[in-house]
Amino acid sequence: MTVLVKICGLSTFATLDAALEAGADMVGLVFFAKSPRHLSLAAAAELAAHARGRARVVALTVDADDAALAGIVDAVAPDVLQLHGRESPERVAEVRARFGRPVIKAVAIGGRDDLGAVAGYAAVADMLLFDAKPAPTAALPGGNGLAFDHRLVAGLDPGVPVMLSGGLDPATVAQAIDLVRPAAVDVSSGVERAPGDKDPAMIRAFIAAARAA
Ligand SMILES: O=C(O)c1ccccc1NCC(=O)[C@H](O)[C@H](O)COP(=O)(O)O
Repeated sequence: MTVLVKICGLSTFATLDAALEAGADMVGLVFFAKSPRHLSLAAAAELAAHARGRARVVALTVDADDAALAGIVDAVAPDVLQLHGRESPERVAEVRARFGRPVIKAVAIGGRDDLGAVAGYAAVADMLLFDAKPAPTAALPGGNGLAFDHRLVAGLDPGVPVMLSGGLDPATVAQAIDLVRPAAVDVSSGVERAPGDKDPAMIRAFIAAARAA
């Protein structure tokens, strides 16, 4: 089984090139003003143009309204939209239909109770991203380098492909893949020297470890 790899929160050509040259399947661009990985539309458009055709370009938003999404779609032309906020299943379906792109919906997992939301999102999204549930006081709903108990989702088949994320890094990704058997893995903090500062060597190591799993 080949596991797809997404490197999220890229913001420079050097780190984007590291991801592309190492064979990343998806590259994530963050549109969330509070994030250290937030990009302007102009910067994101240049990075997306550089990646186009080499990896799928994923635009990550948090509870974005139609105007914000339209601005991103027009300027950046992402292949995929990742919804990482509290979007309801109805909103996910609406975004998918309105913008005509596949949607990855992030589902925050902190305990068994959170699995109750999975079926509703699986009915409307193209892929589910299982991420750690942040603390209620956290500034960011994702990209916190926080892991969750992967046993909660091991063997779970929601009927759409699963992307595993949350605190993964080059040292832990293989074991997580062995346990959960996801279609894809996603990383941000685990390939950074500091929030928003990606390390090309860590990106290469993460992709190699995921490929070897
Ligand atoms: O990266 C951000 O700054 C961010 C901001 C707002 C919502 C989501 C965000 N990131 C999500 C991701 O990078 C990943 O999809 C996932 O949460 C894994 O992140 P990490 O635990 O840092 O590897």
